[in-house]
Amino acid sequence: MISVEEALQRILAGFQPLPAEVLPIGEAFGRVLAEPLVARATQPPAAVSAMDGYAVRAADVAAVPCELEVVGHVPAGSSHDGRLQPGQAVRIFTGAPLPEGADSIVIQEDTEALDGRVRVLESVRQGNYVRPAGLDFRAGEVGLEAGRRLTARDVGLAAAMDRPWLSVRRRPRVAILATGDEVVMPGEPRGPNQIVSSNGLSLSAAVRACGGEPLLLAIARDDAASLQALAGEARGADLLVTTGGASVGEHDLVRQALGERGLELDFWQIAMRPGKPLMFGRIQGTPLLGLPGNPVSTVVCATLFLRPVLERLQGLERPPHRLLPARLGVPLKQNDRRQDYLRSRLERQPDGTVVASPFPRQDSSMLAVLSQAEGLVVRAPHAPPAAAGDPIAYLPLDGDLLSL
Ligand SMILES: Nc1nc2c(c(=O)[nH]1)N[C@H]1C(S)=C(S)[C@@H](COP(=O)(O)OP(=O)(O)OC[C@H]3O[C@@H](n4cnc5c(N)ncnc54)[C@H](O)[C@@H]3O)O[C@H]1N2
Ligand code: MOO
Repeated sequence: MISVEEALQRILAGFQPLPAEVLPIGEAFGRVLAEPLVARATQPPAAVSAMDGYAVRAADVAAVPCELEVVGHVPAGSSHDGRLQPGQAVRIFTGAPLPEGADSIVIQEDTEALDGRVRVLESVRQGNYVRPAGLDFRAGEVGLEAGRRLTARDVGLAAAMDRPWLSVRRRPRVAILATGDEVVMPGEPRGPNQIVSSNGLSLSAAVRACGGEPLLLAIARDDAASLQALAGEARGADLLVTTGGASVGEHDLVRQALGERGLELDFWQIAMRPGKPLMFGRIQGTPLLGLPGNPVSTVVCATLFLRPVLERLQGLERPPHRLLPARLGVPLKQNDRRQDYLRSRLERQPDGTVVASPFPRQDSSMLAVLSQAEGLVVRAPHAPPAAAGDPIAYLPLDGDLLSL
């Protein structure tokens, strides 16, 4: 059995960022930029007012109250012709360009409108409520770097930069193949010894959450012909993910059946719990990630291995496993030779410390516990017994795109 770290390295070595495609900005949310995005506009394009009020020369309102002649009216989208002279003001609104000669804004709450004149009640510092040209960004500047997944905020910035088309990475296409005579799709009639298949659907959701496009194939029966036929439908995908049939039982067919169709195995089995029978290889040119059938094992392996693959395919460069520090909420026994990923509750103390408490039962069939878990406490192989309060590292499960 190889370590989690080695498995991840060997898996990631098989992937490069996908080619870019050009999308209208309205469709680019959640995509990863393939090129740095340069602004084609300066924002604001000229000095503008940040408030509704009067454009003035600060020197004219140094002593208040005072009266100024109102010589113009400028809503956003228009401008004032001519230069402001001493003793003059221009009625102005938020976003309108500052008239030539003016240097400050008096907000309307600090004035009284008179007929053709305005009484100013408060003096202002030069530049008061003026947004200088280029305050936000200037044409030619890089506003967003390549390799960034576009948030809603980024989409707004790209739009303001006047970039209607964006070059982004193609979405990774991931074929998903669940296996087993005992599983049927939700809603289908169930025989007496059958259960509902959850893995295909949790994996599809995980692929989507990571920015990929899932192709959920039909469930393969536990026979070689069924597996081989359905695996053939993954042609053209960037990755085939199987779930189930990965272990040592004679009904655990994936290696054997796909071996007959040219599966070249890179590795099988890692020192990890849950997820021991994980496999990685390539079948007829398509990378294959074989996940164990236990529902929790499948999801934990998706977090640890599928997600970094999808990130690499999209050109996202970030550390694959972001571990955070915490204190244990309960004691733990000595670990065996597999690295543990314990489904845990997290609690933040008033001093900011996070206390992570692994659930008492960690069976890899328990989806309800997985769903309640907020983090996975990571325990190294052969970790010694640990007491409540001991420092520990955990992998957060929420607060990110892939909220498992
Ligand atoms: N003698 C041994 N037995 C097992 C070992 C071992 O090392 N020696 N490993 C165990 C571990 S660890 C795991 S994990 C499982 C993985 O086995 P498989 O990948 O072969 O998965 P299956 O046997 O097909 O199924 C396991 C379990 O999961 C349920 N399952 C399968 N597919 C789905 C699905 N789509 N949705 C929901 N549930 C699913 C299935 O009914 C089984 O209960 O092997 C251990 N055994
Ligand atoms: O590795 Mo298995 O995933 O412990 O249940």
